[in-house]
Amino acid sequence: TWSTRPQRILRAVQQSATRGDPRSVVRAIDQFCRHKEWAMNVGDEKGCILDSVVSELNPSTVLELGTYCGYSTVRIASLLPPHAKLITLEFNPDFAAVARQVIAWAGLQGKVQLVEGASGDWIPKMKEQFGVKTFDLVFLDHWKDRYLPDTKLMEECGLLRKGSILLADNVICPGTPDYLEYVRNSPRYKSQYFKSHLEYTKAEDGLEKSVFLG
Ligand SMILES: O=C(NCCCCCn1ccc2cnccc21)c1cc(-c2ccc(F)cc2)cc(O)c1O
Ligand SMILES: [Mg+2]
Repeated sequence: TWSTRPQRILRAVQQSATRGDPRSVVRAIDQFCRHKEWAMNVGDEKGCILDSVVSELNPSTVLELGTYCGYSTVRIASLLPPHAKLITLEFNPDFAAVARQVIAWAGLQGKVQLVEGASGDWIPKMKEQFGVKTFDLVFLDHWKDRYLPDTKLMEECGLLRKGSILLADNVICPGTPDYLEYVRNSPRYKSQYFKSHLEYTKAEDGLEKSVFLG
């Protein structure tokens, strides 16, 4: 049977990255996706913006929607303080299986809880299942038509507090127009666009950082 792209990404990590060294895992995936096969990781250019938001915020509780192969999971988890927790949600079991191995290769499995399922099902259960009060940071990188409904769901479930940060990937490409309109016009958010490029390409894309005002 033929390997899948996530499996080829995992092999590239196992062949080129050093166990326990998150930066070498990130570098191995970027090299593979730039020179061998494009894949929908947030990538190094937008990844640096992600790193700066995480480092500045120093969050204790992080939710990532859309794990894929664990590239952004590794970037975020490697920057978290000792007792911080990252919950990452992946719908596709094959992606989740690869991501678990990538996260383990980076030595970050102790900081990461990977949950398999759909955001609409899991967001209402976060408090009872994981003892989460509110999230300091949410990284949105899943189905683009779920960014807005899931943001409203997180508000309704009391998962956001004054100062919680939403950081959304792909607001230009593939695009999330309804989400952008909401966070840029709602009095409950202060929004800022970080112009960048679609991972490993010259096409425009960017991250939208939105602070929940309560
Ligand atoms: O589609 C993208 N990501 C989402 C993948 C599926 C997520 C599924 N999923 C995970 C958790 C979860 C929880 N609940 C429900 C569903 C859930 C994506 C696409 C592009 C892209 C592709 C082609 C192109 F030509 C240009 C750009 C670039 C990106 O950076 C992307 O992120
Ligand atoms: Mg993305």
